[in-house]
Amino acid sequence: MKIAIIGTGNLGKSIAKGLITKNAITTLYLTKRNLDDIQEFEGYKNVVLTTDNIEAVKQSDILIFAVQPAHFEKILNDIKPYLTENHVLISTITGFLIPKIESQIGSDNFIIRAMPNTAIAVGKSMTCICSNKKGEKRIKIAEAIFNRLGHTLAIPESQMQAATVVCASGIAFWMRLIRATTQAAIQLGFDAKEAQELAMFTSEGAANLLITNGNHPEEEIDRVTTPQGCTITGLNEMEHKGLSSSLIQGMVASFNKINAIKKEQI
Ligand SMILES: NC(=O)C1=CN([C@@H]2O[C@H](COP(=O)(O)OP(=O)(O)OC[C@H]3O[C@@H](n4cnc5c(N)ncnc54)[C@H](OP(=O)(O)O)[C@@H]3O)[C@@H](O)[C@H]2O)C=CC1
Ligand SMILES: O=C(O)[C@@H]1CCC=N1
Repeated sequence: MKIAIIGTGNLGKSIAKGLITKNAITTLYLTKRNLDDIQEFEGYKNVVLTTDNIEAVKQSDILIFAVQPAHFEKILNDIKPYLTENHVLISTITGFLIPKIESQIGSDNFIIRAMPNTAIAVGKSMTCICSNKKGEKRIKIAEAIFNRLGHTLAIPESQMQAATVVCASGIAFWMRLIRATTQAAIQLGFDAKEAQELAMFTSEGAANLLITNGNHPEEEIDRVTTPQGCTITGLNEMEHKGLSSSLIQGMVASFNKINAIKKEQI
């Protein structure tokens, strides 16, 4: 696949790492105005670093856009004359709706919105995708790319904001949970490195139990909570202090913020 990433920042670099590691490219164009901080990709076979978005568009079939929302409109206008009927446009840009993209370049292109997360760098992204009418014919291509780099779910565009909070911001939320359990493990006597090892692999095990068995979390919790034991004592104390409630409220606040940003962009 001839892929271009337009805007190789935090997310773009993560996508590039995933694509290169999983050998999912024929050619990969990485664009950015200042190339200094993507020098790590220099020297990879078939990877080209450039400041020239138009050259990247001309040389690629799949265009993945990963710029900040404020930069997207100008880039679309710049590349518009060079778009062909074969290009598949994949936007990862938060709050930039398909109708707005179509208002810039028309509805004759295959337009897909994807919401991956930075775990795409290690092939473990939960990525939600949706498309315009025309893009329905190419959504399988997007699914194939993102399935190679993790797990994919097709959703209506109306759920994209929520997906951003749950999956993209979700990486940061889970990092905080892992950090907090690491801090607790240190207080309980492990050194910092061991504490993080215990926290990381325990959280990986918990997620994998659900992924493999397809159970509800409470079913797995029931298997751990010995009556009058230490687990239920800890869990109940966490709930008295508002663990579930604070997570839910945090994610709703994040969702409210994303909707406010979307309103500014329309
Ligand atoms: N970070 C994340 O985890 C996620 C981010 N997103 C979305 O992805 C998008 C990118 O986010 P993120 O990677 O964090 O942002 P960054 O600011 O890290 O990356 C954006 C990159 O775009 C480059 N850029 C700006 N203007 C141009 C241009 N004209 N041509 C080419 N490149 C350009 C910038 O580099 P330079 O200034 O050198 O050009 C910068 O490195 C956002 O819309 C965000 O909402 C979605 C899901 C997850
Ligand atoms: O924090 C943000 O607004 C962006 C969208 C999801 C991840 N980063």
